[in-house]
Amino acid sequence: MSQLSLQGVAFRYGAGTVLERVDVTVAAGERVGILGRSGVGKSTLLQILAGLVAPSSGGLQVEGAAVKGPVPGCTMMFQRPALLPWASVLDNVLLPARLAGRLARDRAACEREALRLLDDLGLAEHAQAKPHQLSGGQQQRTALARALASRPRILLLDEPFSALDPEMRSALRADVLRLARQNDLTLVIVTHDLADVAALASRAIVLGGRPARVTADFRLGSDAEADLRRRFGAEASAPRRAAA
Ligand SMILES: Nc1ncnc2c1ncn2[C@@H]1O[C@H](COP(=O)(O)OP(=O)(O)OP(=O)(O)O)[C@@H](O)[C@H]1O
Repeated sequence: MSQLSLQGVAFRYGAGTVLERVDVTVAAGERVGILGRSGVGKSTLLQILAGLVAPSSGGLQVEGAAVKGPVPGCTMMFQRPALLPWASVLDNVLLPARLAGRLARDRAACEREALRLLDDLGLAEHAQAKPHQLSGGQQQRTALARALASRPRILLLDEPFSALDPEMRSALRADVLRLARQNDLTLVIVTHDLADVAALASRAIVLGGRPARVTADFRLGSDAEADLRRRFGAEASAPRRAAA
């Protein structure tokens, strides 16, 4: 059974139709990349998959049941880390436990879990630092630790590496892949970078047209990056052109 499923989804911002007749299914534990030109509707689709935005028509099902509102067990990570600037790195990572009421019940266990996550992401020595004292990559790692601290089953990523330099980008990609595998997460990433999809996903979905629909949906093999570059050309952002 599909873990996430959109059937016949359309989405309009006012008079403009962004998505039309979009069908997407994602199985539990699957890792999917969503590609398409800038402005095609990738972020909108991701927010519909998260249940944060309601489709104008069509529906979202989670494990076969219709869901309206935020998908339980689903967390998102964005291009900017959106950390609380006044809180320490540790307190930022404790935020999901605080919101879920777990921190008030067992602070010591929550801190152990948060510190383990920070340690796993090479941030243990920065636990008491404020976000502005960290590099961009460390801030994004903190956002990843915070996302995982909510104990998700589904992790949705919206251009999570695009503000990072190439070295940090590939290091963080490796961390996301390792932690997604370790925690058996379902992962959906929206990106312009074919290398992100090649590194993280076993399947690619391409949005194209106006209003956008799914124009391609295919499995990625062992040489995923070469496959994607064959389909979309040499430039990393080629889907902007190929799926227009
Ligand atoms: N709040 C809004 N009101 C009106 N139109 C919007 C709004 N948000 C997004 N749009 C429009 O909806 C379309 C899809 O936006 P979306 O952010 O989903 O695209 P995207 O594929 O993620 O783009 P990018 O790759 O540039 O981030 C765009 O044409 C955008 O201009």
